[in-house]
Amino acid sequence: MFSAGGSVSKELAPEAVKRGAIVVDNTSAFRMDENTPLVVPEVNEEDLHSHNGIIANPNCSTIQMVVALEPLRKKFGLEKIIVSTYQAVSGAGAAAVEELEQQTQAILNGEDYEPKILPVKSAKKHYQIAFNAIPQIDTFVDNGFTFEEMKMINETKKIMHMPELQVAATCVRLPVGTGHSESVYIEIGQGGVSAAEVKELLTDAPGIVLQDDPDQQLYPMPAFCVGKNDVFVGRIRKDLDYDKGFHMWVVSDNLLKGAAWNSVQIAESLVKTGIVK
Ligand SMILES: NC(=O)C1=CN([C@@H]2O[C@H](COP(=O)(O)OP(=O)(O)OC[C@H]3O[C@@H](n4cnc5c(N)ncnc54)[C@H](OP(=O)(O)O)[C@@H]3O)[C@@H](O)[C@H]2O)C=CC1
Ligand SMILES: N[C@@H](CC(=O)OP(=O)(O)O)C(=O)O
Repeated sequence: MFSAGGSVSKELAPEAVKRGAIVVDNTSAFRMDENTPLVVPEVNEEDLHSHNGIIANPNCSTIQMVVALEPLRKKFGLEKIIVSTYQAVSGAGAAAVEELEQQTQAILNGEDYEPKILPVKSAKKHYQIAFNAIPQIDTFVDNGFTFEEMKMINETKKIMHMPELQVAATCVRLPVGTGHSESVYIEIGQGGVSAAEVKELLTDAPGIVLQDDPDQQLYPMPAFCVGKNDVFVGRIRKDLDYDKGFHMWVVSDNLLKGAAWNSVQIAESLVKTGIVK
């Protein structure tokens, strides 16, 4: 299992395969390689059978979204996704967590603290994350989207085997330690479906915990998802204008289901399916 950054994986994962290992890679190095399966076991476990030594673990924001949407895709079809993320600093590594903590203390003490890590360590400019929201995760690409946004777009299509799926993403970093949140708008392939039907479908879906009761103010929040493996879904509403449109709020521990736990699940699936004996 590799999780030390893309450049380390690019150099060393093929070498491990050459020496007989099967690699589960948590980085973005091989995700869009056409010979490398990109797997979320609740969605496309069967893709493991086509592996060539490396199995890629998807982007954290992508994983929790596809887990939440797969039951809907299966039952009603899926035509469009528009997602806005509210991502925790731990997605940017231990140094970013430290930056948030030290910066918050410094600001509360009325002291100066020079930002050095976020939004991206290698970037020309760095911004305060404490008491702020930064609409940049990873670097920008030529079309105005960031890499994080393009990962959500491209990886979702690959995992769901839907190159035609319309996906747009806006990824934002918040001063939250761990737990990514997402506001997801979808258009399903079928009209006449109620929010109650969507909730019922998600109640027993694999990997999902439904937390949706406005009367009880029950909805997912990152502070309460930390340390849990599931994807938490709530605030499910039917769009007021478009019959096939639905809104939902999806939260998960980005270090567990978004990274480590999904990698472990892939390894367990390799054994369960008999690919590794
Ligand atoms: N699926 C996903 O969405 C996610 C993927 N990731 C991937 O995981 C990588 C690591 O993320 P994260 O743990 O948050 O980052 P951190 O910066 O917090 O930690 C990086 C770790 O990698 C270790 N490391 C670096 N180079 C090597 C090497 N050559 N051999 C062995 N260990 C090495 C470091 O060890 P030391 O401290 O000793 O230098 C450190 O423990 C990311 O770069 C990303 O590619 C991360 C988060 C989510
Ligand atoms: N980019 C994610 C974490 C990450 O490392 O993603 P990826 O594995 O796609 O580079 C975040 O900052 O929250």
